[in-house]
Amino acid sequence: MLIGMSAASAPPRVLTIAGSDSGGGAGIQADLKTMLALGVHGMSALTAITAQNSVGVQDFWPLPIEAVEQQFRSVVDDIGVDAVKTGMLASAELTSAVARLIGTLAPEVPVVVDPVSVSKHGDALLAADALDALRGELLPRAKVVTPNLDEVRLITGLDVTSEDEMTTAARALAALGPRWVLVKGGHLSDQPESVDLLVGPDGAEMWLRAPRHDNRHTHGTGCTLASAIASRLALGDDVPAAVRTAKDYVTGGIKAGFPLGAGIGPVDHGWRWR
Ligand SMILES: Nc1ncnc2c1ncn2[C@@H]1O[C@H](COP(=O)(O)OP(=O)(O)OP(=O)(O)O)[C@@H](O)[C@H]1O
Ligand SMILES: Cc1ncc(COP(=O)(O)O)c(N)n1
Repeated sequence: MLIGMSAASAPPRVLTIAGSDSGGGAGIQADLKTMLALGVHGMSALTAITAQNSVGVQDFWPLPIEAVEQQFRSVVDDIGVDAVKTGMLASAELTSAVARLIGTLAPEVPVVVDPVSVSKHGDALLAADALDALRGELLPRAKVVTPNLDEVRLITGLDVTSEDEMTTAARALAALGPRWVLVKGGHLSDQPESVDLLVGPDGAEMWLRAPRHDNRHTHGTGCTLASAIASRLALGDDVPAAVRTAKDYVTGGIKAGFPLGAGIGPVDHGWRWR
């Protein structure tokens, strides 16, 4: 027997339900790297496999509903979860199945929904007929939803081209049922800062500003931000604190982003260690 040694206490457990990016910059790979960097135990339920690199998504294959359900049950029933993040859900059927699975969790488990629809290269990652399930089944179960401006347009029909319009869009999204809405302004590229807007259940606004890095190595920014929010919620932050810390983490990762392949390189998930 070893005297004076005790088992280390387990870190909070965070589950990502998302697609695989073979290039390692976005999707499940970005989520698990972020979770490691933020000090939680990352787990995954894979929804789809993409063949993807720095120049685009060459193809993808959604997994059977049963495979997603079984991964979820295997993790939740034995290990347990302190927070969940969803990413690429690929189809209407998978979106509905994931909403049903999330409905089986204790209501206090926070769920961060990144409504991934289109890749940075413009490749569709969500079927057009999945938007109804996203709006009607998944968003009402979200503690935080984190759309970029393309996703805002797909979900609400609103075209956002200015900060004022981000407020209108956040309120339209809040009406669909998520407790908190984080509209990401990363695509407003004519601004000197990268600006996001968080709107809470009472309608209060919190603007998050960070230096915009003139850097095309931004593959996986959204996945990284949403996973960092879920990690910080699992560690006990409230939503505004979790979002602020996550924004700082992704901003550092973009600043340190590096070229890989011929196209858009990844953010650096390990920037704090280098
Ligand atoms: N060039 C940049 N410099 C600094 N911050 C940025 C830059 N581009 C995006 N961001 C920030 O990164 C986060 C993710 O935003 P973005 O709009 O890129 O998400 P996204 O398009 O969903 O990402 P993804 O590439 O995963 O699809 C936001 O906080 C946004 O403000
Ligand atoms: C599996 C998967 N999930 C999410 C994204 C979005 O990331 P990006 O917009 O940077 O391509 C992606 N490309 N692939």
